[in-house]
Amino acid sequence: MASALADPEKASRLSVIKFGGSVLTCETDFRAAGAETYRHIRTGEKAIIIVSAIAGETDALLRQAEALGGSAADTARLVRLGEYRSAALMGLELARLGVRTRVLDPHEIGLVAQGDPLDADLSALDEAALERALDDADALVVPGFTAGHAVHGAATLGRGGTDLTAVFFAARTGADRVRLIKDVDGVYSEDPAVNPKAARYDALDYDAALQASRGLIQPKAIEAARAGGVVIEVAAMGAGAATRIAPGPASPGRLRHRGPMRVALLGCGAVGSGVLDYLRGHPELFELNPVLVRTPSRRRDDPRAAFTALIGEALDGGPDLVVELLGGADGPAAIMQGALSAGARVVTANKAAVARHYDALHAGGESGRLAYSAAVGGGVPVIEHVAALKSAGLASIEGVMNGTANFILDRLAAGSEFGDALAEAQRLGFAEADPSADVEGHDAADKLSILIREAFGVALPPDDITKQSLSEVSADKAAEAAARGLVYKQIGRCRLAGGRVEASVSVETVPAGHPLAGARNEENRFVLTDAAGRTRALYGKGAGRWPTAAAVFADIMDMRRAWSGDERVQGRATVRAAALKSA
Ligand SMILES: NC(=O)C1=CN([C@@H]2O[C@H](COP(=O)(O)OP(=O)(O)OC[C@H]3O[C@@H](n4cnc5c(N)ncnc54)[C@H](O)[C@@H]3O)[C@@H](O)[C@H]2O)C=CC1
Ligand SMILES: N[C@@H](CC=O)C(=O)O
Repeated sequence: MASALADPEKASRLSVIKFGGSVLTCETDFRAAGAETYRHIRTGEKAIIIVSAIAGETDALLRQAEALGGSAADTARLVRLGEYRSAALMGLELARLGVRTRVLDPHEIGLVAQGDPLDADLSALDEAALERALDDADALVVPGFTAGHAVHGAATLGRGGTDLTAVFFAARTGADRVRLIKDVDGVYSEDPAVNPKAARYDALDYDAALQASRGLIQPKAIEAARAGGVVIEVAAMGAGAATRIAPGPASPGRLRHRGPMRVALLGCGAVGSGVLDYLRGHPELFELNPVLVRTPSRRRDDPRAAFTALIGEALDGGPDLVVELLGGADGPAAIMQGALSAGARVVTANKAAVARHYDALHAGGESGRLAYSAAVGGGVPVIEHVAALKSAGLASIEGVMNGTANFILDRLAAGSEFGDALAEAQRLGFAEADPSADVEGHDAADKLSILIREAFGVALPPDDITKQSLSEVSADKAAEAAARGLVYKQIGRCRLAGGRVEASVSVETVPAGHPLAGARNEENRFVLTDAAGRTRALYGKGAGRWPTAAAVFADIMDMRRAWSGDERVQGRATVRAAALKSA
Protein backbone atom coordinates (compact mmCIF):
# COMPACT_ATOMS: atom_id res chain seq x y z
CA MET A 1 0.00 0.00 0.00
CA ALA A 2 1.39 3.41 -0.94
CA SER A 3 2.19 5.56 2.05
CA ALA A 4 3.72 8.90 2.82
CA LEU A 5 5.70 7.03 5.47
CA ALA A 6 6.89 4.30 3.14
CA ASP A 7 10.40 5.77 2.94
CA PRO A 8 12.41 2.68 3.98
CA GLU A 9 14.63 4.63 6.41
CA LYS A 10 11.67 6.15 8.19
CA ALA A 11 9.44 3.10 8.08
CA SER A 12 12.07 0.74 9.43
CA ARG A 13 12.39 2.94 12.47
CA LEU A 14 8.69 3.10 13.18
CA SER A 15 6.87 0.78 15.59
CA VAL A 16 3.18 0.49 16.22
CA ILE A 17 2.63 -0.68 19.80
CA LYS A 18 -0.77 -1.53 21.18
CA PHE A 19 -1.60 -1.70 24.89
CA GLY A 20 -4.80 -3.62 25.56
CA GLY A 21 -7.14 -3.74 28.52
CA SER A 22 -5.37 -6.83 29.89
CA VAL A 23 -2.30 -4.67 30.63
CA LEU A 24 -4.16 -1.42 31.33
CA THR A 25 -6.12 -2.61 34.34
CA CYS A 26 -5.88 0.61 36.36
CA GLU A 27 -4.32 4.08 36.15
CA THR A 28 -0.99 2.99 37.64
CA ASP A 29 -0.50 0.54 34.73
CA PHE A 30 0.22 3.54 32.49
CA ARG A 31 3.56 3.81 34.28
CA ALA A 32 4.63 0.39 32.97
CA ALA A 33 3.21 1.18 29.53
CA GLY A 34 5.22 4.42 29.51
CA ALA A 35 8.38 2.53 30.43
CA GLU A 36 7.71 0.01 27.65
CA THR A 37 7.29 2.85 25.14
CA TYR A 38 10.44 4.60 26.36
CA ARG A 39 12.37 1.36 25.75
CA HIS A 40 11.58 1.62 22.03
CA ILE A 41 12.17 5.36 21.81
CA ARG A 42 15.59 5.13 23.38
CA THR A 43 16.81 2.84 20.63
CA GLY A 44 15.96 5.52 18.09
CA GLU A 45 12.57 4.23 17.00
CA LYS A 46 9.51 6.42 16.67
CA ALA A 47 6.35 4.85 18.02
CA ILE A 48 2.65 5.05 17.31
CA ILE A 49 0.96 3.98 20.53
CA ILE A 50 -2.56 2.60 20.25
CA VAL A 51 -4.42 2.25 23.53
CA SER A 52 -7.51 0.41 24.72
CA ALA A 53 -9.79 1.56 27.51
CA ILE A 54 -8.86 0.54 31.04
CA ALA A 55 -10.26 -2.93 31.68
CA GLY A 56 -13.97 -2.83 32.48
CA GLU A 57 -14.58 0.73 31.24
CA THR A 58 -16.00 -0.27 27.85
CA ASP A 59 -18.47 -2.67 29.45
CA ALA A 60 -19.56 -0.03 31.93
CA LEU A 61 -20.10 2.51 29.16
CA LEU A 62 -22.00 -0.03 27.05
CA ARG A 63 -24.28 -0.81 29.99
CA GLN A 64 -24.93 2.89 30.45
CA ALA A 65 -25.82 3.31 26.76
CA GLU A 66 -28.03 0.23 26.83
CA ALA A 67 -29.90 1.52 29.86
CA LEU A 68 -30.63 4.74 28.00
CA GLY A 69 -31.57 2.86 24.81
CA GLY A 70 -30.13 5.28 22.24
CA SER A 71 -28.98 4.75 18.64
CA ALA A 72 -25.94 2.71 17.66
CA ALA A 73 -24.13 5.89 16.62
CA ASP A 74 -24.74 7.59 19.98
CA THR A 75 -23.69 4.40 21.75
CA ALA A 76 -20.41 4.53 19.80
CA ARG A 77 -19.91 8.16 20.87
CA LEU A 78 -20.27 7.18 24.52
CA VAL A 79 -18.30 3.93 24.40
CA ARG A 80 -15.27 5.50 22.67
CA LEU A 81 -14.66 7.67 25.76
CA GLY A 82 -12.75 4.85 27.48
CA GLU A 83 -10.09 4.89 24.74
CA TYR A 84 -10.01 8.70 24.67
CA ARG A 85 -9.30 8.72 28.39
CA SER A 86 -6.55 6.11 28.03
CA ALA A 87 -4.92 8.09 25.21
CA ALA A 88 -4.85 11.23 27.37
CA LEU A 89 -3.43 9.32 30.35
CA MET A 90 -0.75 7.74 28.16
CA GLY A 91 0.15 11.15 26.71
CA LEU A 92 0.50 12.62 30.19
CA GLU A 93 2.66 9.71 31.33
CA LEU A 94 5.00 9.99 28.33
CA ALA A 95 5.27 13.76 28.76
CA ARG A 96 6.25 13.19 32.39
CA LEU A 97 9.14 11.03 31.13
CA GLY A 98 10.16 13.77 28.71
CA VAL A 99 9.25 11.80 25.58
CA ARG A 100 8.20 14.21 22.81
CA THR A 101 4.61 13.06 22.48
CA ARG A 102 1.40 14.07 20.71
CA VAL A 103 -2.00 12.65 21.46
CA LEU A 104 -4.15 12.58 18.34
CA ASP A 105 -7.90 12.23 18.15
CA PRO A 106 -9.19 10.36 15.06
CA HIS A 107 -10.50 13.54 13.38
CA GLU A 108 -7.00 15.13 13.52
CA ILE A 109 -5.58 12.38 11.31
CA GLY A 110 -8.58 11.64 9.11
CA LEU A 111 -9.16 8.22 10.68
CA VAL A 112 -12.48 7.07 9.27
CA ALA A 113 -14.45 3.83 9.36
CA GLN A 114 -17.42 2.50 7.42
CA GLY A 115 -20.26 0.03 8.01
CA ASP A 116 -22.09 -0.81 11.24
CA PRO A 117 -21.22 2.01 13.67
CA LEU A 118 -20.67 -0.53 16.47
CA ASP A 119 -18.67 -3.01 14.37
CA ALA A 120 -17.12 -0.82 11.72
CA ASP A 121 -14.09 -1.38 9.45
CA LEU A 122 -11.37 1.22 9.10
CA SER A 123 -11.26 2.74 5.64
CA ALA A 124 -9.16 5.93 5.62
CA LEU A 125 -6.23 7.63 7.32
CA ASP A 126 -4.55 10.92 6.43
CA GLU A 127 -0.96 9.64 6.29
CA ALA A 128 0.40 13.11 5.49
CA ALA A 129 -1.10 14.50 8.72
CA LEU A 130 0.40 11.59 10.62
CA GLU A 131 3.80 12.17 9.07
CA ARG A 132 3.69 15.88 9.97
CA ALA A 133 2.89 14.95 13.57
CA LEU A 134 5.80 12.49 13.61
CA ASP A 135 8.22 15.21 12.49
CA ASP A 136 7.98 16.91 15.89
CA ALA A 137 7.28 13.93 18.13
CA ASP A 138 8.85 10.61 18.96
CA ALA A 139 5.59 9.07 20.14
CA LEU A 140 2.07 9.58 18.81
CA VAL A 141 -0.75 8.28 20.98
CA VAL A 142 -4.03 7.35 19.30
CA PRO A 143 -7.18 5.94 20.92
CA GLY A 144 -7.85 2.48 19.51
CA PHE A 145 -11.25 0.95 18.77
CA THR A 146 -12.80 4.14 17.44
CA ALA A 147 -12.86 6.36 14.36
CA GLY A 148 -14.95 8.95 12.59
CA HIS A 149 -17.76 7.72 10.32
CA ALA A 150 -18.88 9.44 7.13
CA VAL A 151 -22.55 8.74 7.81
CA HIS A 152 -22.84 8.41 11.58
CA GLY A 153 -20.08 10.75 12.72
CA ALA A 154 -18.53 8.22 15.10
CA ALA A 155 -17.94 4.48 15.09
CA THR A 156 -16.39 1.71 17.15
CA LEU A 157 -14.72 -1.33 15.63
CA GLY A 158 -16.23 -4.27 17.54
CA ARG A 159 -14.79 -6.08 20.57
CA GLY A 160 -11.00 -6.21 20.44
CA GLY A 161 -11.09 -3.40 17.86
CA THR A 162 -7.91 -1.79 19.21
CA ASP A 163 -6.00 -4.68 17.58
CA LEU A 164 -7.57 -3.66 14.27
CA THR A 165 -6.54 -0.04 14.78
CA ALA A 166 -2.93 -1.11 15.39
CA VAL A 167 -2.77 -3.38 12.33
CA PHE A 168 -4.40 -0.69 10.16
CA PHE A 169 -1.81 1.90 11.21
CA ALA A 170 1.03 -0.56 10.55
CA ALA A 171 -0.32 -1.33 7.08
CA ARG A 172 -0.85 2.34 6.19
CA THR A 173 2.46 3.63 7.52
CA GLY A 174 4.68 0.77 6.32
CA ALA A 175 5.93 0.27 9.88
CA ASP A 176 7.90 -2.93 10.11
CA ARG A 177 6.65 -3.82 13.56
CA VAL A 178 3.24 -3.99 15.14
CA ARG A 179 3.45 -5.30 18.66
CA LEU A 180 0.32 -6.22 20.58
CA ILE A 181 1.16 -6.13 24.30
CA LYS A 182 -0.93 -8.64 26.22
CA ASP A 183 -0.88 -10.23 29.66
CA VAL A 184 0.52 -13.46 28.12
CA ASP A 185 3.94 -13.96 26.51
CA GLY A 186 2.56 -15.05 23.16
CA VAL A 187 -0.16 -17.08 21.46
CA TYR A 188 -0.88 -20.52 22.94
CA SER A 189 -2.88 -23.44 21.54
CA GLU A 190 -5.46 -22.62 24.27
CA ASP A 191 -5.77 -19.98 26.97
CA PRO A 192 -2.88 -20.88 29.33
CA ALA A 193 -4.85 -19.47 32.27
CA VAL A 194 -7.40 -22.25 31.65
CA ASN A 195 -5.02 -25.01 30.51
CA PRO A 196 -1.49 -24.54 31.90
CA LYS A 197 -0.29 -27.32 29.57
CA ALA A 198 -1.26 -25.39 26.43
CA ALA A 199 1.57 -25.12 23.89
CA ARG A 200 3.07 -21.70 23.10
CA TYR A 201 4.01 -20.74 19.54
CA ASP A 202 7.03 -18.79 18.38
CA ALA A 203 5.40 -18.36 14.99
CA LEU A 204 2.00 -18.93 13.37
CA ASP A 205 0.53 -18.22 9.96
CA TYR A 206 -2.67 -16.18 9.69
CA ASP A 207 -4.99 -19.23 9.43
CA ALA A 208 -3.46 -20.95 12.44
CA ALA A 209 -3.53 -17.66 14.36
CA LEU A 210 -7.25 -17.28 13.64
CA GLN A 211 -7.80 -20.68 15.25
CA ALA A 212 -5.40 -20.40 18.16
CA SER A 213 -5.89 -16.81 19.20
CA ARG A 214 -9.67 -16.69 19.59
CA GLY A 215 -10.38 -14.36 22.48
CA LEU A 216 -6.82 -13.00 22.38
CA ILE A 217 -6.66 -11.15 19.04
CA GLN A 218 -9.58 -9.71 17.12
CA PRO A 219 -10.15 -11.92 14.01
CA LYS A 220 -10.78 -8.82 11.85
CA ALA A 221 -7.30 -7.62 12.83
CA ILE A 222 -5.69 -10.89 11.70
CA GLU A 223 -7.54 -10.69 8.38
CA ALA A 224 -6.43 -7.08 7.96
CA ALA A 225 -2.83 -8.14 8.66
CA ARG A 226 -3.07 -10.87 6.03
CA ALA A 227 -4.52 -8.42 3.50
CA GLY A 228 -1.91 -5.77 4.26
CA GLY A 229 1.10 -8.12 4.56
CA VAL A 230 1.60 -7.04 8.17
CA VAL A 231 3.59 -9.20 10.61
CA ILE A 232 1.96 -9.13 14.06
CA GLU A 233 4.01 -9.66 17.22
CA VAL A 234 2.18 -10.75 20.37
CA ALA A 235 4.23 -10.23 23.52
CA ALA A 236 4.12 -9.54 27.23
CA MET A 237 5.11 -6.17 28.70
CA GLY A 238 8.88 -5.87 28.86
CA ALA A 239 9.55 -9.09 26.96
CA GLY A 240 11.91 -9.57 24.07
CA ALA A 241 10.35 -12.74 22.72
CA ALA A 242 7.03 -12.62 20.92
CA THR A 243 4.82 -14.91 18.86
CA ARG A 244 5.11 -13.73 15.25
CA ILE A 245 2.03 -14.02 13.08
CA ALA A 246 3.25 -14.06 9.49
CA PRO A 247 3.18 -16.25 6.39
CA GLY A 248 5.11 -19.49 7.02
CA PRO A 249 4.93 -22.66 9.06
CA ALA A 250 3.79 -22.73 12.68
CA SER A 251 6.65 -23.15 15.10
CA PRO A 252 6.08 -24.14 18.72
CA GLY A 253 8.48 -22.71 21.26
CA ARG A 254 8.34 -22.77 25.01
CA LEU A 255 10.05 -19.87 26.76
CA ARG A 256 12.50 -20.45 29.53
CA HIS A 257 11.13 -18.74 32.64
CA ARG A 258 13.87 -18.02 35.15
CA GLY A 259 11.69 -16.64 37.91
CA PRO A 260 12.41 -13.37 39.65
CA MET A 261 15.82 -11.73 39.47
CA ARG A 262 17.26 -10.77 42.87
CA VAL A 263 17.86 -7.05 43.01
CA ALA A 264 19.79 -4.93 45.50
CA LEU A 265 18.62 -1.30 45.35
CA LEU A 266 21.15 1.07 46.89
CA GLY A 267 19.63 4.50 47.53
CA CYS A 268 15.98 5.55 47.66
CA GLY A 269 16.12 9.30 47.06
CA ALA A 270 14.74 11.28 44.13
CA VAL A 271 15.67 8.63 41.56
CA GLY A 272 15.79 5.48 43.71
CA SER A 273 12.23 5.99 44.92
CA GLY A 274 10.95 6.08 41.32
CA VAL A 275 12.98 2.99 40.43
CA LEU A 276 11.50 1.22 43.46
CA ASP A 277 8.01 1.91 42.09
CA TYR A 278 8.95 0.48 38.69
CA LEU A 279 10.47 -2.63 40.27
CA ARG A 280 7.42 -3.17 42.46
CA GLY A 281 5.25 -3.05 39.34
CA HIS A 282 6.81 -6.36 38.26
CA PRO A 283 6.87 -8.75 41.24
CA GLU A 284 7.00 -11.68 38.79
CA LEU A 285 10.32 -10.38 37.41
CA PHE A 286 12.11 -8.90 40.44
CA GLU A 287 12.64 -9.88 44.06
CA LEU A 288 14.01 -7.08 46.22
CA ASN A 289 16.61 -7.29 48.94
CA PRO A 290 16.23 -4.71 51.73
CA VAL A 291 16.76 -1.29 50.17
CA LEU A 292 19.83 0.65 51.36
CA VAL A 293 18.98 4.02 52.94
CA ARG A 294 20.69 6.21 55.53
CA THR A 295 17.91 6.17 58.14
CA PRO A 296 15.56 3.17 57.97
CA SER A 297 13.50 4.45 60.91
CA ARG A 298 12.29 7.30 58.69
CA ARG A 299 10.86 4.67 56.32
CA ARG A 300 8.63 3.01 58.89
CA ASP A 301 5.54 4.22 57.07
CA ASP A 302 6.79 3.27 53.62
CA PRO A 303 5.16 -0.10 52.83
CA ARG A 304 6.93 -0.57 49.51
CA ALA A 305 9.98 -2.49 50.76
CA ALA A 306 12.13 -3.46 53.72
CA PHE A 307 14.87 -0.86 54.38
CA THR A 308 18.32 -1.16 55.89
CA ALA A 309 21.29 1.07 56.60
CA LEU A 310 23.68 -1.89 56.32
CA ILE A 311 25.31 -2.49 52.96
CA GLY A 312 25.84 -6.15 53.95
CA GLU A 313 22.08 -6.63 54.33
CA ALA A 314 21.35 -4.80 51.11
CA LEU A 315 23.75 -7.09 49.24
CA ASP A 316 22.84 -10.21 51.20
CA GLY A 317 22.81 -13.49 49.31
CA GLY A 318 24.70 -12.24 46.27
CA PRO A 319 22.04 -10.44 44.19
CA ASP A 320 21.84 -10.94 40.43
CA LEU A 321 21.62 -7.18 39.91
CA VAL A 322 22.87 -4.20 41.92
CA VAL A 323 21.19 -0.84 41.21
CA GLU A 324 23.38 1.95 42.59
CA LEU A 325 21.59 5.29 43.16
CA LEU A 326 23.46 6.72 46.13
CA GLY A 327 25.48 9.57 44.66
CA GLY A 328 29.13 10.25 45.49
CA ALA A 329 32.04 8.81 43.54
CA ASP A 330 34.65 6.63 45.22
CA GLY A 331 32.44 4.70 47.68
CA PRO A 332 29.76 3.76 45.14
CA ALA A 333 32.44 2.89 42.56
CA ALA A 334 34.04 0.46 45.03
CA ILE A 335 30.66 -1.15 45.73
CA MET A 336 29.98 -1.50 42.00
CA GLN A 337 33.43 -2.97 41.32
CA GLY A 338 32.85 -5.50 44.11
CA ALA A 339 29.46 -6.46 42.70
CA LEU A 340 30.83 -6.85 39.17
CA SER A 341 33.74 -8.99 40.43
CA ALA A 342 31.23 -11.16 42.28
CA GLY A 343 29.44 -11.81 38.97
CA ALA A 344 26.46 -9.50 39.47
CA ARG A 345 25.18 -7.08 36.86
CA VAL A 346 25.18 -3.39 37.76
CA VAL A 347 22.96 -0.46 36.73
CA THR A 348 23.75 3.07 37.92
CA ALA A 349 22.89 6.71 37.16
CA ASN A 350 26.05 7.90 38.89
CA LYS A 351 28.10 9.97 36.46
CA ALA A 352 30.63 11.03 39.08
CA ALA A 353 31.50 7.40 39.84
CA VAL A 354 31.51 6.29 36.18
CA ALA A 355 33.57 9.28 34.99
CA ARG A 356 36.20 8.99 37.73
CA HIS A 357 36.43 5.18 37.78
CA TYR A 358 35.70 4.38 34.17
CA ASP A 359 38.61 2.00 33.61
CA ALA A 360 38.17 0.15 36.90
CA LEU A 361 34.46 -0.29 36.29
CA HIS A 362 35.03 -1.57 32.78
CA ALA A 363 38.08 -3.72 33.57
CA GLY A 364 37.56 -7.46 33.40
CA GLY A 365 33.80 -7.00 33.41
CA GLU A 366 31.96 -9.12 30.88
CA SER A 367 30.59 -6.64 28.37
CA GLY A 368 26.97 -5.74 28.94
CA ARG A 369 27.11 -6.30 32.71
CA LEU A 370 27.35 -2.59 33.52
CA ALA A 371 24.82 -0.03 32.25
CA TYR A 372 24.53 3.69 32.99
CA SER A 373 22.20 5.23 30.41
CA ALA A 374 20.74 7.72 32.92
CA ALA A 375 24.17 9.00 33.95
CA VAL A 376 24.25 11.37 30.96
CA GLY A 377 21.14 13.17 29.77
CA GLY A 378 18.75 11.68 32.37
CA GLY A 379 15.91 10.48 30.14
CA VAL A 380 17.64 11.58 26.90
CA PRO A 381 19.22 8.44 25.39
CA VAL A 382 22.41 10.19 24.36
CA ILE A 383 24.80 7.39 25.34
CA GLU A 384 22.83 4.97 23.15
CA HIS A 385 22.94 7.38 20.20
CA VAL A 386 26.64 8.05 20.61
CA ALA A 387 27.36 4.29 20.72
CA ALA A 388 25.28 3.65 17.63
CA LEU A 389 26.59 6.61 15.62
CA LYS A 390 30.22 6.07 16.55
CA SER A 391 30.79 4.07 13.37
CA ALA A 392 29.70 7.13 11.36
CA GLY A 393 32.79 8.89 12.79
CA LEU A 394 31.53 11.38 15.34
CA ALA A 395 33.53 14.61 15.33
CA SER A 396 31.94 16.69 18.06
CA ILE A 397 29.23 16.85 20.69
CA GLU A 398 27.75 19.93 22.28
CA GLY A 399 24.88 20.17 24.65
CA VAL A 400 22.98 21.53 27.56
CA MET A 401 23.75 18.62 29.86
CA ASN A 402 22.87 19.76 33.35
CA GLY A 403 19.17 20.13 34.13
CA THR A 404 19.67 22.14 37.31
CA ALA A 405 21.89 24.71 35.60
CA ASN A 406 19.40 25.08 32.77
CA PHE A 407 16.52 25.37 35.22
CA ILE A 408 18.33 28.12 37.15
CA LEU A 409 19.22 30.07 34.00
CA ASP A 410 15.66 29.76 32.75
CA ARG A 411 14.32 31.10 36.06
CA LEU A 412 16.85 33.95 36.11
CA ALA A 413 15.65 34.92 32.64
CA ALA A 414 12.12 35.06 34.09
CA GLY A 415 13.32 37.40 36.86
CA SER A 416 13.86 34.99 39.77
CA GLU A 417 16.70 35.32 42.27
CA PHE A 418 19.55 32.82 41.97
CA GLY A 419 19.00 31.35 45.47
CA ASP A 420 15.27 30.88 44.90
CA ALA A 421 15.84 29.17 41.56
CA LEU A 422 18.40 26.79 43.05
CA ALA A 423 16.15 25.99 46.01
CA GLU A 424 13.32 25.15 43.60
CA ALA A 425 15.61 22.87 41.55
CA GLN A 426 16.54 21.09 44.77
CA ARG A 427 12.92 20.74 45.81
CA LEU A 428 12.06 19.23 42.43
CA GLY A 429 14.81 16.61 42.76
CA PHE A 430 17.01 17.93 39.93
CA ALA A 431 20.09 19.02 41.86
CA GLU A 432 22.98 16.90 43.09
CA ALA A 433 23.25 16.30 46.86
CA ASP A 434 25.94 19.01 46.75
CA PRO A 435 24.47 21.47 44.23
CA SER A 436 27.81 23.18 43.67
CA ALA A 437 28.42 20.24 41.30
CA ASP A 438 25.64 21.65 39.11
CA VAL A 439 26.46 25.34 39.59
CA GLU A 440 30.23 25.10 39.10
CA GLY A 441 30.04 22.77 36.08
CA HIS A 442 31.49 19.63 37.70
CA ASP A 443 28.42 17.54 36.92
CA ALA A 444 28.47 18.61 33.26
CA ALA A 445 32.21 17.83 33.14
CA ASP A 446 31.56 14.32 34.53
CA LYS A 447 28.98 13.76 31.78
CA LEU A 448 31.28 15.18 29.12
CA SER A 449 34.09 12.91 30.28
CA ILE A 450 31.82 9.87 29.84
CA LEU A 451 30.65 11.02 26.40
CA ILE A 452 34.27 11.51 25.32
CA ARG A 453 35.02 7.89 26.30
CA GLU A 454 31.95 6.59 24.51
CA ALA A 455 32.41 8.69 21.35
CA PHE A 456 36.18 8.81 20.91
CA GLY A 457 37.56 6.15 23.28
CA VAL A 458 39.76 8.82 24.87
CA ALA A 459 40.36 9.16 28.63
CA LEU A 460 39.88 12.81 29.65
CA PRO A 461 39.28 13.03 33.41
CA PRO A 462 36.59 15.53 34.45
CA ASP A 463 39.14 17.51 36.50
CA ASP A 464 41.03 18.24 33.26
CA ILE A 465 38.00 19.83 31.62
CA THR A 466 37.81 23.62 32.00
CA LYS A 467 34.62 24.90 33.62
CA GLN A 468 32.85 28.18 34.24
CA SER A 469 30.56 28.89 37.16
CA LEU A 470 26.92 29.93 36.80
CA SER A 471 27.10 32.08 39.86
CA GLU A 472 28.13 35.19 37.86
CA VAL A 473 24.77 35.21 36.08
CA SER A 474 21.95 37.21 37.69
CA ALA A 475 18.39 38.11 36.75
CA ASP A 476 19.65 41.55 35.63
CA LYS A 477 22.31 40.07 33.36
CA ALA A 478 19.80 37.60 31.93
CA ALA A 479 17.40 40.50 31.20
CA GLU A 480 20.16 42.52 29.49
CA ALA A 481 21.00 39.49 27.32
CA ALA A 482 17.33 38.93 26.47
CA ALA A 483 17.07 42.57 25.31
CA ARG A 484 19.82 41.76 22.78
CA GLY A 485 18.05 38.55 21.64
CA LEU A 486 20.45 36.31 23.60
CA VAL A 487 19.96 33.52 26.12
CA TYR A 488 22.39 32.30 28.80
CA LYS A 489 23.20 28.59 28.65
CA GLN A 490 25.64 26.24 30.37
CA ILE A 491 27.10 24.31 27.44
CA GLY A 492 29.36 21.25 27.46
CA ARG A 493 31.43 20.79 24.31
CA CYS A 494 33.96 18.28 23.06
CA ARG A 495 35.55 17.77 19.70
CA LEU A 496 38.19 15.60 18.17
CA ALA A 497 41.00 17.67 16.62
CA GLY A 498 44.16 16.09 15.24
CA GLY A 499 43.71 12.94 17.35
CA ARG A 500 43.26 15.04 20.52
CA VAL A 501 40.08 15.90 22.31
CA GLU A 502 39.25 19.48 23.32
CA ALA A 503 36.52 19.88 25.91
CA SER A 504 34.99 22.60 28.05
CA VAL A 505 31.97 23.53 30.11
CA SER A 506 31.13 27.18 29.54
CA VAL A 507 28.43 29.62 30.60
CA GLU A 508 27.70 31.83 27.63
CA THR A 509 25.03 33.65 25.69
CA VAL A 510 23.71 32.16 22.48
CA PRO A 511 21.27 33.70 19.96
CA ALA A 512 17.63 32.80 20.61
CA GLY A 513 17.59 30.79 17.36
CA HIS A 514 20.51 28.52 18.39
CA PRO A 515 19.54 24.81 18.63
CA LEU A 516 20.39 24.78 22.35
CA ALA A 517 18.69 28.08 23.19
CA GLY A 518 15.18 26.65 23.39
CA ALA A 519 15.96 24.19 26.23
CA ARG A 520 13.41 24.96 28.95
CA ASN A 521 13.45 24.14 32.66
CA GLU A 522 15.34 20.87 33.35
CA GLU A 523 15.52 19.98 29.65
CA ASN A 524 18.79 18.67 28.17
CA ARG A 525 19.70 19.01 24.51
CA PHE A 526 22.55 17.44 22.56
CA VAL A 527 23.82 18.01 19.04
CA LEU A 528 26.02 15.20 17.69
CA THR A 529 28.04 16.03 14.57
CA ASP A 530 29.93 13.60 12.35
CA ALA A 531 33.07 14.21 10.31
CA ALA A 532 30.98 15.13 7.25
CA GLY A 533 29.18 17.84 9.22
CA ARG A 534 25.92 15.91 9.50
CA THR A 535 24.09 16.47 12.78
CA ARG A 536 21.67 14.69 15.04
CA ALA A 537 19.79 16.64 17.73
CA LEU A 538 18.37 14.99 20.85
CA TYR A 539 15.98 16.63 23.31
CA GLY A 540 14.35 15.50 26.55
CA LYS A 541 14.20 15.82 30.30
CA GLY A 542 17.70 15.70 31.73
CA ALA A 543 16.85 15.49 35.42
CA GLY A 544 14.08 14.60 37.82
CA ARG A 545 12.60 11.45 39.29
CA TRP A 546 10.56 10.01 36.44
CA PRO A 547 12.70 10.60 33.34
CA THR A 548 15.77 9.37 35.20
CA ALA A 549 14.03 6.41 36.80
CA ALA A 550 12.62 5.40 33.39
CA ALA A 551 16.13 5.36 31.91
CA VAL A 552 17.46 3.36 34.87
CA PHE A 553 14.54 0.96 34.58
CA ALA A 554 15.12 0.51 30.84
CA ASP A 555 18.67 -0.60 31.68
CA ILE A 556 17.29 -2.89 34.39
CA MET A 557 14.90 -4.51 31.92
CA ASP A 558 17.74 -4.99 29.42
CA MET A 559 19.70 -6.72 32.18
CA ARG A 560 16.73 -8.86 33.12
CA ARG A 561 16.24 -9.95 29.49
CA ALA A 562 19.94 -10.80 29.10
CA TRP A 563 19.96 -12.65 32.43
CA SER A 564 16.93 -14.74 31.54
CA GLY A 565 18.03 -15.49 27.98
CA ASP A 566 15.16 -13.43 26.52
CA GLU A 567 17.35 -11.45 24.17
CA ARG A 568 15.21 -11.38 21.08
CA VAL A 569 14.80 -7.67 21.45
CA GLN A 570 15.70 -4.78 19.25
CA GLY A 571 19.12 -3.48 20.19
CA ARG A 572 20.93 -0.21 20.10
CA ALA A 573 21.80 -0.67 16.47
CA THR A 574 18.33 0.60 15.55
CA VAL A 575 19.85 4.08 15.64
CA ARG A 576 21.57 4.34 12.31
CA ALA A 577 23.98 6.66 10.65
CA ALA A 578 21.01 7.61 8.48
CA ALA A 579 19.65 9.37 11.55
CA LEU A 580 22.24 12.09 10.96
CA LYS A 581 20.98 15.08 8.97
CA SER A 582 23.06 17.06 6.53
CA ALA A 583 23.56 20.59 7.75
N1 LIG B 1 18.15 13.52 40.40
C1 LIG B 1 18.35 13.44 39.12
O1 LIG B 1 17.64 14.05 38.34
C2 LIG B 1 19.43 12.60 38.57
C3 LIG B 1 20.32 11.96 39.38
N2 LIG B 1 21.30 11.17 38.85
C4 LIG B 1 22.22 10.47 39.72
O2 LIG B 1 21.49 9.46 40.41
C5 LIG B 1 22.07 9.25 41.69
C6 LIG B 1 21.01 9.44 42.74
O3 LIG B 1 20.53 10.77 42.64
P1 LIG B 1 19.29 11.30 43.49
O4 LIG B 1 18.29 10.23 43.64
O5 LIG B 1 18.90 12.57 42.88
O6 LIG B 1 20.00 11.60 44.86
P2 LIG B 1 19.33 11.70 46.29
O7 LIG B 1 20.27 12.44 47.13
O8 LIG B 1 17.93 12.18 46.19
O9 LIG B 1 19.27 10.17 46.73
C7 LIG B 1 20.37 9.44 47.17
C8 LIG B 1 19.93 8.68 48.37
O10 LIG B 1 20.95 7.79 48.77
C9 LIG B 1 21.13 7.90 50.14
N3 LIG B 1 22.51 7.55 50.46
C10 LIG B 1 23.64 8.14 50.02
N4 LIG B 1 24.70 7.51 50.52
C11 LIG B 1 24.25 6.51 51.29
C12 LIG B 1 24.85 5.50 52.06
N5 LIG B 1 26.16 5.40 52.15
N6 LIG B 1 24.07 4.63 52.72
C13 LIG B 1 22.75 4.71 52.66
N7 LIG B 1 22.11 5.63 51.92
C14 LIG B 1 22.85 6.53 51.25
C15 LIG B 1 20.82 9.36 50.48
O11 LIG B 1 20.46 9.52 51.83
C16 LIG B 1 19.67 9.63 49.56
O12 LIG B 1 18.41 9.29 50.13
C17 LIG B 1 23.24 10.23 41.79
O13 LIG B 1 24.41 9.57 41.41
C18 LIG B 1 22.86 11.30 40.78
O14 LIG B 1 23.98 11.98 40.30
C19 LIG B 1 21.41 10.99 37.51
C20 LIG B 1 20.56 11.59 36.64
C21 LIG B 1 19.51 12.47 37.11
N1 LIG C 1 21.94 17.26 38.90
C1 LIG C 1 21.84 16.72 37.60
C2 LIG C 1 20.95 15.53 37.62
C3 LIG C 1 21.01 14.78 36.36
O1 LIG C 1 22.02 14.31 35.91
C4 LIG C 1 21.26 17.74 36.67
O2 LIG C 1 20.67 18.70 37.16
O3 LIG C 1 21.42 17.60 35.47
